[in-house]
Amino acid sequence: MTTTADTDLSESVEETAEAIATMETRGAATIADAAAVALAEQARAVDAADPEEFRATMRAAGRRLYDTRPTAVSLPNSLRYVLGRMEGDTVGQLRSSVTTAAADFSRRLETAQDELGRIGANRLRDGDTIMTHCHSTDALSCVRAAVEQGKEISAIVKETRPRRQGHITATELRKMGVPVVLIVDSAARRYLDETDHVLVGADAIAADGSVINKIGTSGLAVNARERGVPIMVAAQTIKLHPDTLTGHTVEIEMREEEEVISADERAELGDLTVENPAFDVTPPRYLDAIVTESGQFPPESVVTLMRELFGESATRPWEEPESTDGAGEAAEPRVDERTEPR
Ligand SMILES: O=C(COP(=O)(O)O)[C@H](O)[C@H](O)COP(=O)(O)O
Repeated sequence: MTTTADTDLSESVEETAEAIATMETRGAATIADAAAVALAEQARAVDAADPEEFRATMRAAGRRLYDTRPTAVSLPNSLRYVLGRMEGDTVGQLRSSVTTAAADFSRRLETAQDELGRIGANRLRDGDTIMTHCHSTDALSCVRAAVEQGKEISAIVKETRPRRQGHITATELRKMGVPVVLIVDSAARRYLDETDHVLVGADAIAADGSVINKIGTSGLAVNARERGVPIMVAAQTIKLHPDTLTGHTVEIEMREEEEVISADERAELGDLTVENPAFDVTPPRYLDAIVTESGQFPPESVVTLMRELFGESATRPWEEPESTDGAGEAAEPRVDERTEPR
């Protein structure tokens, strides 16, 4: 394993960061796992003269990964888990603490997904038609478990513009033997009449129970509530956003206009602005349940679980030790008002 000359960061960290930024690696759980693996490879690759240099390089690797995509909190939670367990008096001890923590994180991720799948499957009945949005491995875990329980499930899969992650979902569901009807996003309300359960994942869950997920989730949830169709969010606890306990907002990623429109189409349309927000915020009142590996929760009570897991403040071990922020400031949890659906 080599390290890049300029930054001392391993190729693995650079490649993982690039893959996350370009969405070659995407989806909150997959991003979190990739970050943990990259940190372990960085720990193995770093040729540090002393423990302080090792720690500084690992912090830099954490920062590089952290800066890739702002919304999925599983990424900082993964960095927090691995770098928060970095300990020892020698480079060897530090290295081994990081690689052990990273392996532990990946294992927990897999177990958590299986556990939440079994819990989520209990909400689905034999013969149910689900509607999905985007591609969520947590949501698919619920369908997989339901199918394994012998339930017949069929799916209406939203295409999910602009990146069409619905195609990945459709492919995965077909592998499970689930019949799929693929629809464009704007057809969702029409097909809610044929839907028994809406099932989505999450990139982040705020302390007030708001769910941040792929753009279009909030509109789907509002329509589902109006039609009386229950909506479940499948999300491991690494999707809980501890900063929202102390009043911080969740940043919504704005992506390039090229994902929405080709350069030729853009030129034809002339002088206008194209905006491409990647995520939106669904307020808790439109959601029926958040299903985690620790059980299912009404959205408003997820704050209890968040406090249990993270305390009142979250550390930022990828920053210099003296620059941790916000510790102990109790404030009303909220999400960025700019991100509320209108
Ligand atoms: O919104 C997305 C992915 O957005 P993008 O394609 O922009 O990354 C998914 O619903 C969540 O990340 C949950 O996925 P998972 O359950 O796999 O963590």
